[in-house]
Amino acid sequence: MATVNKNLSDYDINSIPDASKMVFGIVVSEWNENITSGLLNGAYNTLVKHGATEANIIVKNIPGSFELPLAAQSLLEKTNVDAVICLGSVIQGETKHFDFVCEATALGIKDVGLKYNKPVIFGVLTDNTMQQGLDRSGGKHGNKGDEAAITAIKMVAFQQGL
Ligand SMILES: Nc1c(NC[C@H](O)[C@H](O)[C@H](O)CO)[nH]c(=O)[nH]c1=O
Ligand SMILES: CC(=O)[C@@H](O)COP(=O)(O)O
Repeated sequence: MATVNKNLSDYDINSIPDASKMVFGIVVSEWNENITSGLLNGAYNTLVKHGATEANIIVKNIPGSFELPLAAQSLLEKTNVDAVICLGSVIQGETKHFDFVCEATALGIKDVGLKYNKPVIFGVLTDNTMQQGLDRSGGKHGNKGDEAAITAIKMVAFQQGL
């Protein structure tokens, strides 16, 4: 379903597991910081809303979305996080660079999650315009950061329940 038909911040608040004993990493791209800062606010505040403590949320700023998979892998190697939320904003420019950055970032995030058997969440916006990114990072279509945080909580609870 397209984002225009489903607000990214809409969810059943009563269906979300308690996150008070979960440990999260958040890696945030510095590209398009006006958008990624909104994603971070959404993700951080949603984790806290569902019980996560500030001591259990590790936030690291990363140069670009292409570096997010390595940043997530580094947190999984060096810390005790239960999940990593990857936040970025990739906006189409004049060339095919957008395609390469988006594909590498998406596949890299997927691969790290499978390699470490931990939830590594794809909270990366891949937009045609800056306005589309603004609309999806706390604007009229909600916040992809909220969605990423909810996904992280649900996946940690899923694994801990096995
Ligand atoms: N154009 C965008 C980039 N480009 C930078 C790459 O992510 C990477 O940092 C660089 O190629 C060096 O490895 N990154 C974004 O996150 N968003 C963009 O719109
Ligand atoms: C996603 C990108 O790397 C892109 O913003 C770079 O812009 P351009 O394709 O005009 O070089």
